[in-house]
Amino acid sequence: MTDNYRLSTNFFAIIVAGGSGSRMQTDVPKQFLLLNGKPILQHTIERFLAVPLPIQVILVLPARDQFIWQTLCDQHNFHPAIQTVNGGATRFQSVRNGLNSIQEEAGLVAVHDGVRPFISSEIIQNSFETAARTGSAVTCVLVKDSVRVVGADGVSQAVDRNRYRLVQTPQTFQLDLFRQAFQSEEQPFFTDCASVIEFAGFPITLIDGSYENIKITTPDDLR
Ligand SMILES: Nc1ccn([C@@H]2O[C@H](COP(=O)(O)OP(=O)(O)OP(=O)(O)O)[C@@H](O)[C@H]2O)c(=O)n1
Ligand SMILES: C[C@](O)(CO)[C@H](O)COP(=O)(O)O
Repeated sequence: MTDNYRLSTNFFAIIVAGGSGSRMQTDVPKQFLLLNGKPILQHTIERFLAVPLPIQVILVLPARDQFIWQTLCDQHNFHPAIQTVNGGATRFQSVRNGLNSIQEEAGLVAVHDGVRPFISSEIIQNSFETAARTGSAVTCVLVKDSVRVVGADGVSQAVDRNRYRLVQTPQTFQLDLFRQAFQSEEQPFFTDCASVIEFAGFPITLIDGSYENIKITTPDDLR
């Protein structure tokens, strides 16, 4: 496709870091843990700021964590020109808070987990380019292990793993359809933005992610 969309649209990235990290079981929220001497969240933000597109970054953090984040930024001399908004009780609500801070009518919005610090510039650019073309771009990888489904009776059965994908972020969308989808009432099965978009009746385009693009969820992931 041509590069015209690069000149004619607004680019936003909502980086969600509003969770409590209960599965990580650390006193400090996992997004603030140090990785190679820098907070995980700083690595993630730097990846987006390094992309050669004029991306406006919106960081979503719980109100209680704003002070600790500012302190960490001072310690690491990291003062990016980004907007920070308060998180919500769930990921859906955190994304919606980030979305509500966008004033522009049109554009492309990427949503990325603050705890996926190994995202590449190539995937971020591909997600914007694909969403410009099709409306959505949801990053995913093929399943490498064998997969079984377990029934209510505890009996398991092999399934065809080629029919499944493991979903990552970024998940990138045209702003108008993203706004429409986030007017839906929150549902318990909204585990990501793609499920919100799908619930609203919009199609999902999958793009290739990477096995490096892990979500730091449990202590094993840090190692
Ligand atoms: N209310 C919430 C919950 C989650 N997130 C963000 O969504 C991403 C993916 O969520 P997850 O890994 O589950 O993070 P936590 O909710 O912090 O972890 P846990 O589920 O173990 O408590 C994280 O970057 C997290 O900060 C968020 O912004 N607001
Ligand atoms: C958005 C996500 O990272 C895509 O894989 C995932 O759904 C987040 O799930 P979590 O239970 O909030 O970690």
